[in-house]
Amino acid sequence: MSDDDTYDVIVIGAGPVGENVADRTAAAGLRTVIVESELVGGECSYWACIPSKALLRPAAALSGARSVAGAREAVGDRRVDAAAVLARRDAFVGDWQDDGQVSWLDSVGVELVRGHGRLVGPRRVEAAGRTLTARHAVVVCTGSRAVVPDLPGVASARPWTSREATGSRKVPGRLAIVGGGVVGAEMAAAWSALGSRVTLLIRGERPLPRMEPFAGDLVADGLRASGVDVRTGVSVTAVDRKDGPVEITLDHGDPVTADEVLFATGRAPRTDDLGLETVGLEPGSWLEVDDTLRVAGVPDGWLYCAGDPNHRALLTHQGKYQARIAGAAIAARAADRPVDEAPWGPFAATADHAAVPQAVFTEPEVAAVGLTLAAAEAAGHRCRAVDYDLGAVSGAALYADDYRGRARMVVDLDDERLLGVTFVGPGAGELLHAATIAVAAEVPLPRLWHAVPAFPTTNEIWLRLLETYRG
Ligand SMILES: Cc1cc2nc3c(=O)[nH]c(=O)nc-3n(C[C@H](O)[C@H](O)[C@H](O)COP(=O)(O)OP(=O)(O)OC[C@H]3O[C@@H](n4cnc5c(N)ncnc54)[C@H](O)[C@@H]3O)c2cc1C
Ligand SMILES: NC(=O)c1ccc[n+]([C@@H]2O[C@H](COP(=O)([O-])OP(=O)(O)OC[C@H]3O[C@@H](n4cnc5c(N)ncnc54)[C@H](O)[C@@H]3O)[C@@H](O)[C@H]2O)c1
Repeated sequence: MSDDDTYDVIVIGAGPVGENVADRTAAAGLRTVIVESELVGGECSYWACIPSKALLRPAAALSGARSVAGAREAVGDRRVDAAAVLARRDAFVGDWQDDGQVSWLDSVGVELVRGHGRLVGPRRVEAAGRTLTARHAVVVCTGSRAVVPDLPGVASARPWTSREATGSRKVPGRLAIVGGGVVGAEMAAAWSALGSRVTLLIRGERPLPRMEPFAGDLVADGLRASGVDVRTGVSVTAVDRKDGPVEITLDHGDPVTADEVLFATGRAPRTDDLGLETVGLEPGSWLEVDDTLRVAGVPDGWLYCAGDPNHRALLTHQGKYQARIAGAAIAARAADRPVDEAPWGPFAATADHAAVPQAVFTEPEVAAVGLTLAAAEAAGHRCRAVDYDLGAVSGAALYADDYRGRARMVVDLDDERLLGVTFVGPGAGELLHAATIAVAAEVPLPRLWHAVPAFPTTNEIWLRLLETYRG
C-alpha cells in the first residue's frame, strides 16, 4: 500500500449525492477521492431528473400558452416539435459526456478514480486495480437501479427502464408503461406529448399511490385528457416479443400491443456488487443509517451511506441534504470535534423524517411535503385536513383560464402546526418551498397568519387554507 492510496475519505459513486459529500469533506481539508464506474453526475444528470424534466418542460410550456386566451390563439393546436425537444434533452445531458462535472471535481480538489469500487474489508476499497484505504470514512453513494419484475417473456421483450425512457432518440408509435409511480406518471406525460400513443397500466386504484388520493385522481384525469389510456386495477402477467411489437397480457381485460414497454416498477439499491459481505453486511440490501448517515452495525463507525441506497427518500435534493449532513459529521469526527446528534442540528438529517418535499412534473403538477392525511393518522397524530379549490384563488384564475387544482394542509391539532401540505395544479411545484419552510420550521398556525401572500399570486392559497381552518 502506497501513501498515495491512503485518503481521509473515500466516496463510492459520483452522482449528485457523492459529489456533494466529497465537496464538503474536501472543503474541510480532508484528502478525498471519489470512485465512479460510469459518468460523473450519476443517474440524476444523465438518465433521471435532468433528461426527464427536459422532456417534460416543452409540453408544459405549450399547455401554459394554450391555457390563456390570447396566447391560445397564437399556438393553436400545434404539438411540441419532437426533434427539437429531444435535441434540448441531449443538450441538458451534455450528450452523455461528463467533462464538465469532471472539471468541477477537479476545481474543488476531489480526486477521481474511474472504475467499479468494491469494499475489501474495513476502510478499504478496491477500484481500478488499486486498493484505497480511508483514514476516517468510506461513504456509499451508489444510487439505485430500476427493478423489472421477473415475468414470463420479459427478458426477450427488451423492455425499457427509466434509462431508455429518458434517453431514447426515437418516439415509439405505441408505448405501454407498467407502474403508476412517479416515473410511470411523468413518462406517460412526456411521451404522450411527444406523440406516442401511451397506455399506462396501474395495478392500484390510481397513479401516485404515496400522495394524497386527490393528487393521483387529478393526474389520471390530466393524462386521460392528453390522450393517455390509463388503466387501473390491472396486473401484467406476461410479455412477449418476437420480431415486431410487444404483446402484453393482463390478468383481466384486453391485452395491449405496443412498440415499446417501459417497466417503471420501482428501484433496487446498487449495493449488490459492493463487497458488503466483507464488512458483515448483506449484499444487495438497503443500508440502514442513523441521522448522521452512519451505517448501522459497522464497528468503529467508519462506513456512511447517503442518497438512494439508504432508502430514506429516493430524491436528489434529499440525498444532497444528507450529503451535507454526512460531510459535516465526517469532518467534525475527523477533527475530534463533538458531534451533537440532536434533531435539527447540523449533524442530524431530521428533515428526512418530517419534511421531504417532492414535485411531480405531470399536468397538472403535484407538489407535496411532509405527511399525507392517511400517513399522519397512521402515525397517531390527532389531525385535520383542510382542503381548498386552488382554482378559486385569484392568482390561479389569472395564471390559467379554467385553472383546475386543489390544495390540502394537514394540521396537527395538538400543537397547531403543519404536518404536511399538497398542492395540485399548473405550476404547483413553484408553490412548494413555502410549505417546506412551514413544515420544517414547525411554524405555529397563529404565526403563519401573519405571513401575507402577495396578491394576486397563486400563493394566496395560504390565506384561503388558513381562513378555512379558522372557520
Ligand atoms: C426517471 C427518473 C426521474 C427522476 N426525477 C427526479 C426528480 O425530478 N427530482 C428528484 O429529486 N429525484 C428524481 N429522481 C430520483 C433521483 O434520480 C435519485 O434520487 C438520485 O439520482 C439519487 O442520487 P445518488 O447520487 O444517490 O445516485 P445516482 O444518481 O444513481 O448516482 C450514483 C452513482 O454511483 C455510481 N456507482 C454505483 N455503484 C458504483 C460502484 N460500485 N463503484 C463506482 N461507482 C458506482 C453510478 O454509476 C452513479 O454514477 C428520478 C429518478 C428517475 C429514475
Ligand atoms: N419528480 C420526482 O421527484 C421524481 C421523478 C421520478 C422518480 N422519482 C423518484 O424515483 C423513485 C423511483 O420511482 P418509480 O416510479 O420507479 O418507483 P415507485 O416505487 O415510486 O413506483 C413504482 C410503482 O410501480 C408499481 N409496481 C411495482 N411492481 C409492479 C408490477 N409488477 N406491476 C405493476 N406495478 C408495479 C408500484 O406499486 C409503484 O406504484 C421514486 O422514489 C421517486 O420518488 C422522483
